[in-house]
Amino acid sequence: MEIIEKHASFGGSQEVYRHQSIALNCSMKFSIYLPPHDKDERLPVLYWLSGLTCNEQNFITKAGAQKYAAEHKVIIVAPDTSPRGEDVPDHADYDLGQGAGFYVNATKAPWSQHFKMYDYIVEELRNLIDLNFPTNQVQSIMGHSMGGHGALVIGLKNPELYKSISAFAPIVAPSQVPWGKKAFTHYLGETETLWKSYDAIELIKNAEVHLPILVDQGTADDFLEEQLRPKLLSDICLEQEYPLTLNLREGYDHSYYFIASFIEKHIEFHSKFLAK
Ligand SMILES: N[C@@H](CCC(=O)N[C@@H](CSC=O)C(=O)NCC(=O)O)C(=O)O
Repeated sequence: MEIIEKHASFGGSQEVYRHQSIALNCSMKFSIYLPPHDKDERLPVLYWLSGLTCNEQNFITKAGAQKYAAEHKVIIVAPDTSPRGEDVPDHADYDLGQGAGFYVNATKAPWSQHFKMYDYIVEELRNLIDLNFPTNQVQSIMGHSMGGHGALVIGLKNPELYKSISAFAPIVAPSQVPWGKKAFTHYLGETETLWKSYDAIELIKNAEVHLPILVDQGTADDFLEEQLRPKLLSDICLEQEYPLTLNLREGYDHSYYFIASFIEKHIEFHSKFLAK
């Protein structure tokens, strides 16, 4: 692992690292914000999963999260959204291939050689962070859009690993919307059970353990009706008595201006559960 950026920020340090990933079979970058802390102090970790076309930079340069992470003494890790490189398959469309890993383990060629973002986030990156940084091995997860889908699915599938889940404008039902159907067809083929295993709506239907979920959704989001469909999430949570707070934010769109407006609330939300 090598450090490629380090910036003082709100008394802590915003850093970016490069490492060789075994799960993804390529070189990867991730960003990590380390809040100010005492020498022997161990801190909880909040994972941020970004959306389509993003890499490890979007969140750290646009969300304005460092101030709140410093105040709440939480480490924030933001990985890239897919494997990358000349040897990694790609596609001309922005919603498939590099920059569009969808946080699944691909089973179909040519994607299956590298596109194992689920294993990368849940196992490899988490272990790498715990080994190399001052964590207390307590973590929560959040994300945006495709990354909101990733945070929901990863949290719901691993309630023993994460304390809480939150998302901005998540794709809540990838099996039912164009972005998800396209990605799942390419990465997973036509196997219905595999699709269901990466679909938050399906996972909530069968959830035995309930984690607190917070979702913020802008009402002026261009992707709202076709790709995101938050009502599917609120309906299933109501039916299953699953704890969800869904805030509809009047006039906000899909951008990082929206995320920056409410990131403080999300960090505050997770901090309560990370401290327990
Ligand atoms: N057609 C657009 C789509 C890309 C886009 O809007 N990406 C969002 C996430 S969408 C769902 O996962 C994003 O976070 N963009 C990066 C940013 O910094 O705003 C396009 O190609 O522009």
